[in-house]
Amino acid sequence: MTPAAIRIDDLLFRWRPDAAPAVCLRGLQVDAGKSLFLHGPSGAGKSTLLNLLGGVLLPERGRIEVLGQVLGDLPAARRDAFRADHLGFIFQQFNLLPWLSALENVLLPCRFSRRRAQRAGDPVAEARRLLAALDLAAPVHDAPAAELSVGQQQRVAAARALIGRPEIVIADEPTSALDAARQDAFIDLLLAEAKAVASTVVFVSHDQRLAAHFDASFALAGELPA
Ligand SMILES: Nc1ncnc2c1ncn2[C@@H]1O[C@H](COP(=O)(O)OP(=O)(O)OP(=O)(O)O)[C@@H](O)[C@H]1O
Repeated sequence: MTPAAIRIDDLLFRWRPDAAPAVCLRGLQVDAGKSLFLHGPSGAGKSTLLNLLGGVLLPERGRIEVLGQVLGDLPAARRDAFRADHLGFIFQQFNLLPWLSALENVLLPCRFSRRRAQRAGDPVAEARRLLAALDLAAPVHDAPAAELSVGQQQRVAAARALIGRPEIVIADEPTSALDAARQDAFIDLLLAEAKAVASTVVFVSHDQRLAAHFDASFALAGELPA
């Protein structure tokens, strides 16, 4: 049986005790090495769920197990270390450090996680390999992130998420700034690289057209009554 990379049971999260649940779901499982497309309208709780998966937020009720670890069982500092070691994130706005080069941005996870650095082997060579695999030519590697196009920034963000072979890659609507053809090409590159290192991918978007690229999809319904 394939082990689950992510297992969620009976999850409830509210931003405030008197607010409607931002996330409420009975169960969700993502098997190791598979890709999940998570969709739902604006405000449905997609980003909130990703923060719960990363252990940035803790649920009011229920259980989130990532790679066999129940996140709520870890103290905050160990949750941060677990996230740095095992999860690669691509953020909506990419969150690159503009004064660093593309290459230096890709290397950042190796500074925060010894495990990611070790798994990268030669981190600089691996960062350059990932950038090239994501269709970024060598001159771009050394350019400051501030000087990159949106499409180039997105590929740098993807390489940064993938370096050191994290078991799980989480992408929060990273394609919305691109046209349809470029969105498709980006997703194919991301999934190919993730598959090559057997990473599980959770990809969030409101654009259901993208679902066809993924092994499975899951809909978040939107705000529920308190
Ligand atoms: N920091 C916060 N404090 C309080 N409420 C929040 C916070 N972040 C999100 N929310 C609320 O939680 C709900 C879910 O928001 P979330 O950002 O998870 O949705 P989303 O599906 O990612 O939306 P989008 O597609 O627009 O990014 C919304 O009602 C939102 O207003």
